[in-house]
Amino acid sequence: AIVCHPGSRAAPVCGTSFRVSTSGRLHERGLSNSSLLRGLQLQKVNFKIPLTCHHEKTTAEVSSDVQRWKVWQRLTYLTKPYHKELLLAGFFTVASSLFLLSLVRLFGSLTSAVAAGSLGAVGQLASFCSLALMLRVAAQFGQDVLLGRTCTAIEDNIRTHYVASAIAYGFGQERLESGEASIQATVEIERIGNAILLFLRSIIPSFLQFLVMLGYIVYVSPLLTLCILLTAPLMAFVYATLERRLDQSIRVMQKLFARYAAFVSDSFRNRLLLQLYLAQEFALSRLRSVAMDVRHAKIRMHTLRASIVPAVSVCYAITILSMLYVSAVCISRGYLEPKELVSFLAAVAFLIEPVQGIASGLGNIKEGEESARRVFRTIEGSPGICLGKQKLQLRKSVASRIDLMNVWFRYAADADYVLRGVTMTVKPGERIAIVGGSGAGKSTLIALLSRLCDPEKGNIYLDGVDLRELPLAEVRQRICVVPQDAPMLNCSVRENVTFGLPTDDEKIEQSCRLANAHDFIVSTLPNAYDTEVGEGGSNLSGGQRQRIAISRALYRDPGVLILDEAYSALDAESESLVQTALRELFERSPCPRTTIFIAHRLASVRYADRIIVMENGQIVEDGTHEELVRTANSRYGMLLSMQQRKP
Ligand SMILES: Nc1ncnc2c1ncn2[C@@H]1O[C@H](COP(=O)(O)OP(=O)(O)OP(=O)(O)O)[C@@H](O)[C@H]1O
Repeated sequence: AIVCHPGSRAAPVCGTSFRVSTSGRLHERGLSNSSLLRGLQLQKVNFKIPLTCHHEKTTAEVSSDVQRWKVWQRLTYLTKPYHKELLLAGFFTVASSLFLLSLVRLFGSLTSAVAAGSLGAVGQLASFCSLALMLRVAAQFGQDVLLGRTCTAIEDNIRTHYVASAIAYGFGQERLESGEASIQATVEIERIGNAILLFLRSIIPSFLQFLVMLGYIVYVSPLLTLCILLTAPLMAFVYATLERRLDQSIRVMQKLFARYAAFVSDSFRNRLLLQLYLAQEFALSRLRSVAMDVRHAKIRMHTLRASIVPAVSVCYAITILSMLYVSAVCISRGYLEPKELVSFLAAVAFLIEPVQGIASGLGNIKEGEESARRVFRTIEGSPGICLGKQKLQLRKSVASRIDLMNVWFRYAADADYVLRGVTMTVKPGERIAIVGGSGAGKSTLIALLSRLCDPEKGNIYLDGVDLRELPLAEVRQRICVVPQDAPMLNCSVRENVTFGLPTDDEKIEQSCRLANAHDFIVSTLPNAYDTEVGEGGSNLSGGQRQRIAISRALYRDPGVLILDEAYSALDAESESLVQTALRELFERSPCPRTTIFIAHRLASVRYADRIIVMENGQIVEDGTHEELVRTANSRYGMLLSMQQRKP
C-alpha cells in the first residue's frame, strides 16, 4: 500500500483496494470493487431498518458497559425469530443422544455375545448397532444443517443492525476509528456467529450427551460413578483458573487487534500522503509496535487455550485410573459383572468426549462473547444525542424559523466550551452567512443544528419546537447539510444524488443543473449519471464532488439548506453560477427555503440577507454587508480588508 509504483496514476490509486497474502505482503488489486465494501456502502444507501431500541432510549439510559449475562440475554433474544428451527434442531440433538445411549447399551450386550461365541445374537445385535449408528448420524446431519442456516441468519441480522446503527448514529460512546468499526462489522460479528453456532451445535449436544451418559453410569454402578465424581472438584478448579486467564487474554488481544486495524485503515487512507512525504517507514514503525503487542497477546491466548485440553485430560486420566482400580475391586468381590463394566467404560468414553469438546470449544465461545460485548456496546451506546418522540407534522419544503437560545456546547466534559451562549434567530426564507476565523465554532454550530450533537446548555428551536423533542428523522428531512468535504459513496453519480430516495431522473437533472453539475456530468464523465465515482469520489475533482453534494441536498427539497464551506473547491465562476441559480430557485419557489452558509471567501457572502460573524464560540456581529462595512472597527470589515489585501 505504501510503495509507489513508477508510472502509476494518481487518481485511481485513491480507489485501490488491497489483498493481504498469507506471507503478510500487500498486493494491489486495482480499482476498489471489494464486494464487502460495496455491500456495506450500498446498504448505507438502501437501509430502512427499524431501530426500535434507539428510538426509546435517551443518553442517560445508555449503559457504559455490557455485562456478561446481558450479552447472553441479548444473544438469546436474537434467536427469538428462529424458535421453530431451533426447536427442531433441539429435537434432533436429543434424538442423537438417545441413539448414542442405545448404542452404548447394545455394545455391552454385543461384547458378551462375542465372548460367548453366539453368532446369531452377534449378527442381530450388530445390525441393531448399525441402525442406531445410522439414525444418530442422520439426526446429527439434520441438527447441523438447521443450526448452520439459523446461525448464518442471526449473524447477518447482527451485522445489518450494527451497520444500520453505525450509519444512523455513529459509533457512540465508544469513539471508534472506522478501521476498528470495520473489524467489528466483519471479523468480530463473524466470530459471534461462529460462537453461537459452536454453542448450539457442539456445546449443548455435548452437555446433553454428558448428562445422558452420566445418568447411565449412575444407573450401572453408583460406586464407580462416585469415584469419577470425586475428582470433579480438581477438574473444576483447574478449568476455572485457566478459563479466567483465557478470558483476560482474549479481551486484551481483541482490544489490541482493533487498535491495529485502526492504524492499518489510517495508513491505507493516507497512503498518498505517506508516499508524498516519504513517511512510509514512519507509518510502518507505528504499525510494527502495535503488531508486536498483538502478536504477544495472541501467543499468550493460544498458549492458554492449548493448555486447557491437556489439563482437563490429565484430570481425566487420574479419574480413569482410579476408576479402573475400584472396578477391579468390585468385580473381584462380585459387585459388578464384566459385561456391565464394558458398557460402563463405553459410556465413560462418551462422557470424556463431550467434556473435551466443551473444554476446547469454550475458547472460541469466549472470543465470541468478548466480541459480542464490544459489538453490543457500540450498538447500544450509539446515540450521543437524546432521541425525541414527538411527532411534528411537517409541511413539506417550507422554509423554517430557527431560534438558538443561549446555546453552550463543548466536545468533552473536561474540554473548553466551543460555543458560548450563542443566541440568534433565522427567519423563514432568510439567507444567512456565517463567517469567522478558523476554530470560531461555525461547523460546530452546524453540527448542532443538524443534531449530530445536542447543546449542553440552552435550546435550539425549529418552528418553535425544541429540536430534542423532534424525531431525528424529521429534523434531518427538514434541515439538509452540505458538508465541507463533500463525501461520496462508491457508487454511481445518480445514486450519490438520490442517496436512497426514489429515483426521479427529471428531478435529478434539475438538481444537478441548479448546482452547475449537469454539464460536466454529461460531457466529461464516461457513463454520465451512471459513472461510478470511486472510493470517496476519487474519480472526481474536488469541485465536481462539491457540485454533486449540492445536487444531493437540492434533490431533497429541504426547508433549511445549510452549506458548510460548500463552495470552497469551486472556482469563482462556478461559485457565482451556483449561487445565482440557488438564489433564483429560492426566490422563484412558491415555498421559500431558509439558507445558512458558512464561507471563508467573503466575496461570496455579500448578497446574504444577514451576515453573522463568530469569534471564539460567540456571535460578535450581526447585520447586512453594508451595515457591517459601515460599522467602525467591525470584525467583518477587518476580515474583508485582510482578504482584499491578499495578492
Ligand atoms: N470532534 C471534535 N472533537 C473535539 N474538538 C473539536 C471537534 N471538532 C471541532 N473541535 C474544536 O472545536 C473548535 C471549533 O471548531 P469548528 O470546526 O466548529 O470551527 P470552525 O469555525 O468551523 O473552523 P474552520 O473555519 O477552520 O472550519 C475548534 O477549537 C476545534 O478544535
